[in-house]
Amino acid sequence: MNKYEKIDKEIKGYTQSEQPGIEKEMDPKPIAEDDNYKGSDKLRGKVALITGGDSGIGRAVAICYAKEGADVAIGYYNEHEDAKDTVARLESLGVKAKAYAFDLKSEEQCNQLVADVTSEFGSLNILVNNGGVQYPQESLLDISSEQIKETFETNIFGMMYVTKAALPHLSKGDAIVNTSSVTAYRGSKTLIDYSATKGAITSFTRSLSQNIAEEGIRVNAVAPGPIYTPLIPATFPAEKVENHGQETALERRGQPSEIAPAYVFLASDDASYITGETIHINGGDYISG
Ligand SMILES: NC(=O)C1=CN([C@@H]2O[C@H](COP(=O)(O)OP(=O)(O)OC[C@H]3O[C@@H](n4cnc5c(N)ncnc54)[C@H](O)[C@@H]3O)[C@@H](O)[C@H]2O)C=CC1
Ligand SMILES: CC(=O)C(C)=O
Repeated sequence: MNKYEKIDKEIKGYTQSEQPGIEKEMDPKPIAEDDNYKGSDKLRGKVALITGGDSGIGRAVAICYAKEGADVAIGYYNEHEDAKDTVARLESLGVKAKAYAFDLKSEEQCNQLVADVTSEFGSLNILVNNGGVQYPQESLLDISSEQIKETFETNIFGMMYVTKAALPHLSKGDAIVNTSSVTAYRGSKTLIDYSATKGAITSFTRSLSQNIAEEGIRVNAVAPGPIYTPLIPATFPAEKVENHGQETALERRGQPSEIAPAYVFLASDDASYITGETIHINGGDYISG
């Protein structure tokens, strides 16, 4: 049994009371880092901004980027302890790192985030749009207009605000990576508004990639399947937390460390001829055509 199969069996049903969830309070903790992942300076000299970078998928991406030599700024909502832990790990890898609390729903705060990062780090080369929320509901009739607004404002409006603010700082060779979801492709019975925002993210990725291709800036997405992150116990009932991912072909959930290398690939020159594309990482839950 490998470490991913082992932790999958160890996860029992539990929940957290608030979203965003807290990684520090998860038991067991997600695998944020693969000790076998050795960087090779693929991102040396670059500055990356990762929204939702304090925990889950964003934390794993931040660690891989630091191992590849990038300086890393992370944006997050209010999980200050998780952000502190992530920054400490990034600094221990010898790169510059800083965390910024902000609200994706506020255009002003998204603008301020980018202004603060570029002023502190001096430049920006990689933008990872990864922050997001989900509020599962049994029926469309249970989805309030407030929820629709919250989900769309956080997941897609905020992504567009941050990207708009970042674009003037990006130039030839730079890259944007957006976090979509398998739910955009196969649908989700209980995540109707959420999966609609993830579909919008896919279309945003494709359209923006065409719009800024001439400037030499690539835009791609990663569409994760069921991954063990704070989002899961913070939003799903205990039984779903325990069984998350069992329906995939690999019959287990994924860990953040299994997702992060795709973000390295898409941000690096290894992907210099790839734009507008989505990498699907979902244990075989959905196979793209
Ligand atoms: N965990 C999973 O199974 C999957 C996750 N995803 C996506 O991955 C991305 C990262 O989520 P995870 O790592 O799973 O969970 P997470 O809870 O670690 O990350 C969510 C992040 O969003 C940030 N965030 C939430 N509301 C915000 C707001 N108003 N302003 C600023 N930041 C805000 C939080 O600070 C947090 O860092 C999300 O976009 C999620 O939709 C996609 C498919 C599957
Ligand atoms: C697949 C997906 O988006 C979740 C959160 O499970």
